Order: sequence, then C-alpha cells, then structure tokens
Amino acid sequence: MLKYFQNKYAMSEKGSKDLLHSIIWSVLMNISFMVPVVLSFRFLDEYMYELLNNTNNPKDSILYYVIMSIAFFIVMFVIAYFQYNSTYTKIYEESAKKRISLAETLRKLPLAFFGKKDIADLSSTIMEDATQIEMLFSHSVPQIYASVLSVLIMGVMLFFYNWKLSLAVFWVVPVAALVFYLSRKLQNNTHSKLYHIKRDIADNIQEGLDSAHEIKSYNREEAFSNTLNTKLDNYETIMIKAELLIGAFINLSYVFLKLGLPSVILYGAYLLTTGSINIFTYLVFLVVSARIYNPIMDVMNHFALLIYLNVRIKRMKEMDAMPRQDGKMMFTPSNYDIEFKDVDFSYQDGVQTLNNVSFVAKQGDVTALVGPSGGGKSTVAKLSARFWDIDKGAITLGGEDISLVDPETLLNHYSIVFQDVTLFNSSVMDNIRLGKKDATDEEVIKAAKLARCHAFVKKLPQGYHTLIGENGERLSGGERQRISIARAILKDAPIILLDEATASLDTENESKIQSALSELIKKKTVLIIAHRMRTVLGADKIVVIKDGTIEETGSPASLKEKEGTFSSMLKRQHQNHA
Ligand SMILES: Nc1ncnc2c1ncn2[C@@H]1O[C@H](COP(=O)(O)OP(=O)(O)OP(=O)(O)O)[C@@H](O)[C@H]1O
Repeated sequence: MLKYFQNKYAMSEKGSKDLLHSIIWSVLMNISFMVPVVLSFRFLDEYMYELLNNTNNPKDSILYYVIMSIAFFIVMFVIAYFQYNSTYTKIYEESAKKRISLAETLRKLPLAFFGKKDIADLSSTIMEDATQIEMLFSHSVPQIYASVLSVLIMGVMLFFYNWKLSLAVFWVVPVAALVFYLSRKLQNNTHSKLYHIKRDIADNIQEGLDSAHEIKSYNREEAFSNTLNTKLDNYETIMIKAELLIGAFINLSYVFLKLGLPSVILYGAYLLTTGSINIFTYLVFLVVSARIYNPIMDVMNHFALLIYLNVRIKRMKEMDAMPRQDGKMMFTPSNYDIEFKDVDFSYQDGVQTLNNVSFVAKQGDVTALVGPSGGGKSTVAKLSARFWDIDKGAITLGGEDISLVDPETLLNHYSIVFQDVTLFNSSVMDNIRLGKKDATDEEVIKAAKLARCHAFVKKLPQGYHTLIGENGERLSGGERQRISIARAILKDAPIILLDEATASLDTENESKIQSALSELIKKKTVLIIAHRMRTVLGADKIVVIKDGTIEETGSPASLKEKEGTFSSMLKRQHQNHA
C-alpha cells in the first residue's frame, strides 16, 4: 500500500505513511459521525420500551447513555485531532519537502537546460502544480479514500444487521458508479487537453513579455494578441464543454443516488408492516441512508480533481526523472589546463554537434576558438564548464575528469563573460558583487575601475547605488558588458570563458572593453570565442572548429603559414575590411 502511494503520487516514504494514517483517521471520523445518531435511536428505543412496559427504572438507562455520550464525545475529539494533524500538518510538510526537492532537482540540472526549457513551464510546475497538489492532498485525496472505505465498512455492518434493507440502501451505488465510470475516459481526455492548453497560454504570455521589444519593433503586436486570443478562445470553449459534460454526468449519478432514500422508506415501511423489522431498525436505516450517500457524492465531486492531479503528478515525475548532475564537492585541481579528449556531444539524439574533439587549453595561455557560425565554438566553451555532460570521451581540468565534479563546485573556478549578459534590477554595486558575495564596497569599486566602469557609473544619478532596471535596460550594450567583466575581475577565478561581442561597438567602447579584458585575463586559462582579428592574432593558440570537428590547431603564425581554413578566414576578413 505504501509503495503504491509512493509510486502513484510521487511521494516520499514518510509522505505515503502520513497519507495512510490520514486515511485511517478519516475513516474513523466518518464512522464516528454515525455513532451518535445510532446511540440516540438506541436510547429512544430502549427508553420508550421501558416506559411503555414499565420494566425498569428509565433513569438507569439515561445515566448509561449520558456516560456513553461523554465518553464518545472525548473519543470523537481525539479522532478529530489526529485526523486534522495527519491530514493537514503532515501533508503540508510533505508538500514543502516536495518543493524543496524540485528546486534541488533544478539546481542539479545541466546549466544549459535552462536555455532550452521554457522557464514558465518550470516555475509553474514548482509553484502552481505543487500548490494544487498540496490542496488536493489536504482536502481531497485522504477524504476520497476514506469515503470509499467507510462506505464499505458501514455497508458490511449494515448487511450483517439486515441484508434486505441494505440492498435497498446500496442498489443505487453500482448504478451511479457505472454512469460515472463511463464518463471517466471523457473527463480524462478533456482534463489533459485543458492542462496542456493552459501551459501553452502561460508560455505564450511569458514569451510575449520576454520579447516585448522585438514584438513592438517588428510591429507584431496584433499578430501576437491574435494568436493569444485564439488560444484563450479555444481554452474557453473546451472548458465550457468540459464543465457541461462533467456536470451532466455527475448530476445523473446524483439522481441515481437520490433514489436510495425513497427505496429504503418504501421497502422499510413494507418490512415494518409485515413485522420483519422493528421501528428501531427502520429508523436506523432511514438515518443511515440519509447520510451514507454524502461520502459517495464527495468522491464523485472530487474525482475530476483526481484526474487533474494525475496530470500534474506526471509532470512532477518527469521533472524528478530529469538527468541530474552530481559529483564531488571537494575539488582542488593541481593546475588549470583544460583538455578535451575525443569528445562527442549531441544536444538531441541523432544530431551530433561535436565529433571527436581533442585539444588542450593551457593555463596562462589565451586559447581562441574560431570557425564559421554554427560550427560548435559556444558548445565547446560551455562543455568545458560542464553546462552539459558529454556523450563520449573526457574533458579534464588539471587532469581530473570534470564529469566527476559537482557543477557548482566546478564553476567556482570559472568566470564566464558571454554576450547575453544578465543583470538584475538592483544597484550597480550589487550587480558587480555577484562575482564575490562577500566583497567590500572598495573591492567592488576597484574591480569596476579595472573594467573601465567607474567613469560611467559615477555619472549615474546615485552612482554605484543606482538601480539599473530590469536586466540593466538603462545601460548601453558596452556598459552592460563591462559590468559583467567587472564581475569576473572581482571573482578572480583561474579560468575565463569569454565570448567576444560580435555586435558592432563604437571604437571608444571597443577599446575600453579590450583594455578591461586584458586586465581580466592576465595569467589565467582563457578560452575565448574570438571574432576580432586582434584577439585572434594575439592568442597563444588557435583552435579552428568547423561542423563540430577540429580543423586545425596551432599558434597564429603557424596556422597562417599552413594555408588552411584559418589562413583563408584571415584573408577573407582582410578583404572585407579593405
Ligand atoms: N541548446 C541547443 N540545443 C540544440 N542545438 C543547439 C543548442 N545550442 C546550439 N545548438 C546547435 O549546435 C550547433 C553548434 O552551435 P554553437 O552555438 O556551438 O556554434 P558556434 O560556432 O558557437 O556559432 P556562432 O558563432 O554562430 O555563435 C549549431 O548547429 C546549433 O544550432
């Protein structure tokens, strides 16, 4: 049973135990609600009998029932306490753990995963799905199981008590269940469809917000809102249909259930008149049948939610099953040479991006990755910091395989300055401090000066304390890049991964960035995706990558002489500049 819960609901062992406890307490609670009524009738029956026949002193039986009622009140209170505790407190604890474990999964996913996977999808799985699951587990799931179990238990008890009247109570249940079952597949499909459309809409909105500039500048506002409207209309139509359909089936099932009470009234009255049962039995069955259908209706009401729950749990399981990157947390390489040994890599099965790539980027050297667009330069740079895990071969740092090192630990040794600089809507000071959490203001300013940021930061309204807007939108492209260089200088990691800006910067900006970079890369292992001739010719080593394979490696001078891909690229660039 515990294993079943664990698999079905992607729960921890403790969570599934808590769910089981919660179900047991809820069953006891359901049954305990029936006892006071039965007790009252029992009392009435005996009291009347004693009064009418004058057999005993009724006061004795009153005392007995008062004591019973108090005892039962205490028992009910205890049951309610444990039911509440196991259902709400424990389930919320489990849900909090689930959120943390999902966030942990995210932390352990390959870094590059986040570029590929839409963030709206991830965040809605963590926030919305987890909240919904929490709600369902605290308000529906234990109750549904408990309702089914309590009806079964009470059913068995009633059958032993009087099987004929029990038939009158329960004949409606299988009929209602059949109607409901027939609608289940239909509900399943609609829910799954609705869920995916909702996801699609959320992605669409997120994409619209992310690319608001592009949408405006290419005059795509109308097209964007038309697409969104069509999706929303589609969602609305399916939603209305689903509600109508589910409503119709549920109501039909209710109608059948409602036939139970009249059946008991009529058949019970008949049995009473024929003397097969006494008035007490008749009353008990009347009360039970007035109440016993409520838990069944609850099950039906919550059933649609359960289907929704399955879709959400499937998403969570998918996330749980994503490939995590683990490794040792202690890592102090003896040197900072990066070596690629026969590396194969593909983003998707069947499309090989890198093929048999081997080269060494030595500590203290600038190694420039050059080659045509789409050849695999960025991929190589990212793999060297374990953004992804490779398919074949090995990448080592100081002779140690990086796939055995925890990614966060590994990244402590890297500073990454790529073109797509991410800045946060906080002060310039905090944005630079991202490179080293505990840096003092003086250290930050020193790094900013080295990165040629100081002059423009001073001109901002509150200097280093100026908020720089969402993703640094108040800064120019060159300024943003220099901030990211300042971060890297502050971090002072032994390895620098650098993607040179291809965007045309004005000469002043370019020379400032160049001098900032030369500060950054002193005495480090530098892997640079190079676009400018100056960088390429100033590098210690050049690795030419084309179509995912290494075409040539060597010093700029040796490759120039070789008359291969590199020298023809050089010639072409010279011609373009001439
Ligand atoms: N996240 C990704 N998922 C799938 N394919 C990708 C991904 N990133 C890159 N690719 C593909 O891998 C190949 C190599 O891309 P990469 O960005 O490494 O080339 P590049 O040489 O750096 O190009 P550029 O100079 O234009 O930046 C390309 O065909 C690209 O489409």
